[in-house]
Amino acid sequence: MPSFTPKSVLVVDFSTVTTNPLNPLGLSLRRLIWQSLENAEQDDAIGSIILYGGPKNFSAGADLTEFSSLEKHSSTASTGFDQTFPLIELVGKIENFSKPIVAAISGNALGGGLEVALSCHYRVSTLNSQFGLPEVHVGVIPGAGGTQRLPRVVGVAKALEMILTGVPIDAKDAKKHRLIDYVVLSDESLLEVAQKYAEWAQLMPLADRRVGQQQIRESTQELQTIFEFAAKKLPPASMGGEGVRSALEAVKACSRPITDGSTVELQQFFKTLSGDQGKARRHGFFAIRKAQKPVGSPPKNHPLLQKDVSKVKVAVVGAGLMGSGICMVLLKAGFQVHLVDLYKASLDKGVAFLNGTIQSYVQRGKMTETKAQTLLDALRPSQRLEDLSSCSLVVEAVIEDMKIKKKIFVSLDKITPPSCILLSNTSTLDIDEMASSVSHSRRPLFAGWHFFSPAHVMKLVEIVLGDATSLETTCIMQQLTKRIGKIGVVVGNCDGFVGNRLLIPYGAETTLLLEEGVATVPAVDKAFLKFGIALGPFQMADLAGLDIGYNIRKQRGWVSSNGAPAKNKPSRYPDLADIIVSEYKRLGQKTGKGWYDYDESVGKGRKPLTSKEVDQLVQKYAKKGQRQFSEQEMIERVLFPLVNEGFKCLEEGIAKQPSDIDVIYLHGYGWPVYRGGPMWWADNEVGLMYLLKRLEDFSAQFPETPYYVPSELLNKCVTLGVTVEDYFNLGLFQGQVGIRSKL
Ligand SMILES: NC(=O)c1ccc[n+]([C@@H]2O[C@H](COP(=O)([O-])OP(=O)(O)OC[C@H]3O[C@@H](n4cnc5c(N)ncnc54)[C@H](O)[C@@H]3O)[C@@H](O)[C@H]2O)c1
Repeated sequence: MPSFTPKSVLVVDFSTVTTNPLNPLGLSLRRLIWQSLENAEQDDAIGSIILYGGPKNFSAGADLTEFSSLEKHSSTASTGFDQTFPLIELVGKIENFSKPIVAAISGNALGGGLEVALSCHYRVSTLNSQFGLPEVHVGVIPGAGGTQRLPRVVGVAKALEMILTGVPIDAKDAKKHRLIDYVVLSDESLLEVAQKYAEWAQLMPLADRRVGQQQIRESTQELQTIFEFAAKKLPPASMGGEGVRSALEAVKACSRPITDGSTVELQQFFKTLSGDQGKARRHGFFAIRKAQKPVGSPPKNHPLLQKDVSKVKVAVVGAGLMGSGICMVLLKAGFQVHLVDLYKASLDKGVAFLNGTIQSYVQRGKMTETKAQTLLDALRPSQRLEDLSSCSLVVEAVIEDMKIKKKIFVSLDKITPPSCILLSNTSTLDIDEMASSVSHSRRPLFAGWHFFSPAHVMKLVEIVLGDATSLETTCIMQQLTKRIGKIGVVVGNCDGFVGNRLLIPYGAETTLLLEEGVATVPAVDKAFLKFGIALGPFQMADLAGLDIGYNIRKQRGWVSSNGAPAKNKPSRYPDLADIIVSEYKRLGQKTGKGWYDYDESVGKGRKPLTSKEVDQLVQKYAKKGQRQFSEQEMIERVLFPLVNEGFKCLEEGIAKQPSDIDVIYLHGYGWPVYRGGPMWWADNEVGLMYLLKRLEDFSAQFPETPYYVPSELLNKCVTLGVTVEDYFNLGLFQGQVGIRSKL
């Protein structure tokens, strides 16, 4: 057999042109690949090429910051667009290149990154790599052949699953579906394996390896079944389905020649790029980055921010619903966690929850046995605050009672080291009043850390700054919140902070709809579900527990308590919400009855069933002059004051910027992502002029209801004819108030 001496292999290393470890496919990276290919074409000594993104990522996709300039070119969709070295042309150049190209993938190959890999002739990867087309999450669809090449490689059904859910697959799955030719073994080097492939490929025919020139495997009949099935599962276009429906249309074109299919894909890409839902989704994506932007640099080598925190002690006081969830999060982040509860039964319940949750991670393959044991070893249950003497951080999560909380902080002030950060998970109570229970020198280390239920699942955390909270503590908490995998939004101190403060009119008005309108509980929920809110307001209240809101109203002095009159009760007030708790003991799903009935035999006791008793109560407490409300009126009466309260939070410096409020509602309250958050919705769907007019109408109708009085900021935006987002972006907001004066 004649011996073969391979020509040299050119390695194109993405990390040479980008400092971003995600290797976004911005201009510099596209140019690098493009020009490397041009040079390799000319150089006869080069026989094949490896595209390599470094050890951390191949490429996590397009550079989203370029999208706004792409939007301007949406009209050129049919002819391509004016972008330098456009990705769609780059992938064609790679696929049709005269010499073999191997993608050497370590880490993420997502979006445009996977589209580049799919156009290569061979793909090898490490075991820890992820492959996906997550574009629907940022309001677009793949636009560089992903919807055409992926079905040809993994089959149409699998490709649809990946494209419509946007969920990536791991290397094992990718190998199983032939997306990857080879997964390197633990003792192999990715680049050495890629080198062998690249040399061997010099001998092999290239035509067979050009994915775009291959046929899809499914018959016409099979395709029809797959597409019909997929279409049935998608949400309607009006309920957030625009992006996935466009993606489906693009995939449907995959049985056509690649150039035709890619044209359909590009048209659908631009449709989603310029569509309202796509813009709202991208706003939500960038809003998280804006919210998480560090307000400064945390001190170097702070124990909480060390790489290895396995020796760092932290604590949670209160092992109830929230405390045990927060404990889970801190254990997963690698800390040693003391879990303290005054009552043995509550402590045992919290520990049982942690055991059960950790075991379920193991059973679902999300955690190894060894890791699970490490977590359990790091858990220190206790009934004594004295055990917290060497903690770097303590989160208080006991019942919502100021007196009890203050008492705990008085003790913690004495027990914990002077550098220990003290936090409260209170939902509504005054952080400054709580901070007043610790010595002056400790107050800069005091803040709120408001998780959402269930704390180990929900992504959002409000970082609540008191008057004395220092910038250093804020920086530490921002970084720590990110490290534990949560989205931290810095907010100011007031009743309910941002999230629960905006919920005050929401809770009151939904119940008042029952008393003032001819509406049933399911009818009100239906209006909000149609709007796109994840759970109807009454379903959500039942899930959280009606006693929680009731106790908060008691703390506010809205409900008479222990014989004391309800001194602060607003004159227009939904009594029914208190009555069903105090008189009818309907506490929500946990007691089998709340605004709905629940029956163990139906949906494991979680399915809301219309309640005759509640229907009768609604009739009994109906106010005079009841009338029918349209669904639109329901939405306006409830959500317009919620947005108005958002404006007031901005005005008072409780929220730093409008997009922070959107992040809070998107990730803490089930606001529909395709409506971008309440402030985005007001700016872009409702229109501020209409919002102002309707608030004025409601305010005239209900002069005793302060949350309908339009905020000054809203008035200013309408007078200037700008959105509230622009008002802040243009620097028109000058008030150095609240947290804005500190950050
Ligand atoms: N439940 C929610 O949805 C939610 C969401 C966000 C924040 N929060 C806030 O979190 C806190 C806890 O709420 P929860 O729902 O977990 O309540 P919970 O009743 O489930 O748990 C409270 C725990 O505190 C313990 N406790 C009471 N007094 C104590 C003391 N002196 N020392 C130590 N432990 C004591 C109780 O035994 C109980 O285990 C409250 O401030 C609440 O407002 C609740």
